[in-house]
Amino acid sequence: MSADKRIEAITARIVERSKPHRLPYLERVRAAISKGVHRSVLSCGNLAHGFSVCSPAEKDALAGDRVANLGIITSYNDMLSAHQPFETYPALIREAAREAGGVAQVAGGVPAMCDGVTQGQPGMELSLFSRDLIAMAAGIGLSHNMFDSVVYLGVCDKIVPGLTIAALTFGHLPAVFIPAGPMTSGLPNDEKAHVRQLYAEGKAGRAELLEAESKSYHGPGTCTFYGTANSNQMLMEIMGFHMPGASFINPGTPLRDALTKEAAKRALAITAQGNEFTPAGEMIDERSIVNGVVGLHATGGSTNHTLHLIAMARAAGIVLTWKDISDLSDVVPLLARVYPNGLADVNHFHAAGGMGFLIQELLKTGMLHDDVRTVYGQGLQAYTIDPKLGADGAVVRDKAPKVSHDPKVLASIETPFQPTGGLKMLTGNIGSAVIKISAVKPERHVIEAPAKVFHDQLELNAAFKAGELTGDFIAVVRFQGPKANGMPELHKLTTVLGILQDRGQRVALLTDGRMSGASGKVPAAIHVTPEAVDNGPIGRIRNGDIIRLDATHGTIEVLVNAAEFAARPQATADLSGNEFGMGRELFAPFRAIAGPADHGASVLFA
Ligand SMILES: O=C(O)[C@H](O)[C@@H](O)[C@H](O)[C@H](O)COP(=O)(O)O
Ligand code: SF4
Repeated sequence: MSADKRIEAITARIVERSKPHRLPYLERVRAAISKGVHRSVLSCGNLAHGFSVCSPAEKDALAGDRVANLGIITSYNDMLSAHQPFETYPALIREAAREAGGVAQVAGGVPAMCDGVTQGQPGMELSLFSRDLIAMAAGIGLSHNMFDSVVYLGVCDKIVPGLTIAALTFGHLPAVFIPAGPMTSGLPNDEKAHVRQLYAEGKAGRAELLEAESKSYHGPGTCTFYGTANSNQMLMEIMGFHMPGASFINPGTPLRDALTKEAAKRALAITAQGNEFTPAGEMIDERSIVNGVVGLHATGGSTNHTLHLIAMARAAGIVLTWKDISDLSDVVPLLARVYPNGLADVNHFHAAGGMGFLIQELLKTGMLHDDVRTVYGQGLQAYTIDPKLGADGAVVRDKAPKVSHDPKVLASIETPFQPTGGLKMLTGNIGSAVIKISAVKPERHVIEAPAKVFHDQLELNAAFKAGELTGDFIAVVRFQGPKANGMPELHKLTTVLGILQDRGQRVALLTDGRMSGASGKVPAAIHVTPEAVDNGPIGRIRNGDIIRLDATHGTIEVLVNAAEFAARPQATADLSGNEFGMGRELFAPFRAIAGPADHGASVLFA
C-alpha cells in the first residue's frame, strides 16, 4: 500500500529541500563504495597492525579481500543499566562471525552518559554535546578502514543518535544496531513519581525515596518508561536499523542472545562482498526519516528527538524541520499509552503486541512508507512480526497479533487514543518552540498566565520551598540553551510543577532548555529558539508579563505591546558557574559553536 497522500506530500517537500545536501552526500557515499574492499587500500604495515591480535586463520582471511570483517562500535559501561549488558556482546558477536565465515573486531568504544545519574547535576551540561562527541568517537574507530560492515551497540538518549550520525557519515558501510533490551518491570513509574512528590512536600523521607527509586531502577536493561532511550529503540526498528522484533526483548534471555547473533550474521551478509549489499547511506532516505517521525507521534515519543532526529537526518544530507514534525503530528494518530503518556511501561507495550503490531496498524492506513530498505531486506511489512525463540535456538518470527493484547496500552488504527500525534511546534513573538501534548490533558493545552522568570531550575525549586509559587503562572526558565550551558534537561522541574498542577494551579513551563523524554503531564514549551544568550526574545520577558501558550493553535506569545517589548534591554545572566567543573571547561568550544535547537543543537551542522 502506498503512503497516505499527506505523508507523501511532506516527504516530497523534504526531498526537494534536501537536494543541495543529499545529492553531494550520495556522491560521496558512492565514491567510497567504488573503492572496493576498504582494507585492500591499506599497506602491509597498516594491515599487520590492524590484525596483529587476530588468530592465524583470521589473519589469513583478512589478508585477502573476500572474507568480510565486521567492525563493532560499543558503548559499554556500568553507569547505564541499559548498556551494562554490552560487556559480553563482543564475544557473542565474534562467535557469530566465525559461524558465518567472517571476522569481527571491536573497532572502538564510545562514551555513554546516563542522564538518570546526571539529572539535576552539573554533568547534565555535557549530555547533549556528548551526542556529537559519540559520533566523532565512533568515527575514530571506523577510520581504521578495516571494515566491510558495522554493528553499533547502543541504547540510550544521546548514544543511538550519536551512533546514527556516525553510521550515516560512514554511509558506504552497512550498519546494524544491536540493542540490549529493557529492564524487567519494577516499581511502576507512576508510583515512583508519587513518592518523589511526597518527598518534595516533606511527607516522605530520603530512605523511603531511595527505596522507591531503587525498586524502579533495579537491574540490567533500559529503564522502562517511554523516554528518549526507548524512543531510540522504536526509531531504530521503524527506520530499519534493527532486526525485526529486536527492540524490547529483555537482556540476559536466550531470545536476546539469539537476536544479537542473528544481527551480527546479518551485518556480515549485507556487505559489498555478498549479494544483498545494503550501505547505510543508501538504505536510509527521506522515507525512512519520515517513518521515524511517524513512529514518534504514534507512540508519544521523546521531545529530545526534535533535536536528535534532525541532526541524525542531516548526517545523511536530509534536512528535516520542526514544521515537518509538527505537520506530521496533525496526520498521525496516537496508538500507545506508555509512561509518561500512560501507566504502562515498555514491557507491557511489547506484551500488548509491541513494534510488530504498531507497524502493522500504521501500514494499514498508509501512515508509513512500506517501500523502504532495511537491514533485513526490502519493505516494512517484514517488521509486522512477533519474535520468538525457535526449538533450534534461532529466532523465529510469527505474524504480529491481529488484535492488540492490551487495547489500554496499544490501540488499533481504527480506535486511536488521540487522532493526532504528540509533538507540536509553537511559533510567536518569543520565537519557535516545541511541546509534547500526548502526556498533557486537553484542558491544559491552552494556558494564559503571568510569567515568573528564573535563570536556573534550582531557583524555581527554591521558590517552591519558600512558598512563593502561588496562583497560575508560566515559569520562564532561560539561559538554558546549547550556547549558554549546553542545554541540560530540566527534568527536576517536573515534580514541583506537577505538585502545583495537582493542587489545581494552572501552570506551564517556557524554556530555551530541554526536558527529559520522561517528563510529562505539565504543558512545557521547550527548545525555545533563538535562545536567551543569542539575543532571543525570551531574554526580554519580565516577571508579570502575560504569556499565552496555545498548543491547539500552535502559538506562544507574550502579550506585551510589540514596540515596548522590542525596546526592552536583553536580560543577562552570570554563566561563569557553568564554565568550569565536572568537565564543563572541556566543552567551551562546543558551547561557542553549537547550532540552534531547530537545527539539532549540533556542533557538526550549522
Ligand atoms: O530523555 C530521557 O528519557 C531522560 O533523559 C532519561 O533518560 C533520564 O534518565 C531521566 O532523567 C530518567 O528519569 P528520572 O530522572 O525521573 O529517573
Ligand atoms: S534510560 Fe536514562 S536513566 Fe535509564 S539507563 Fe538510559 S540514560 Fe540512564
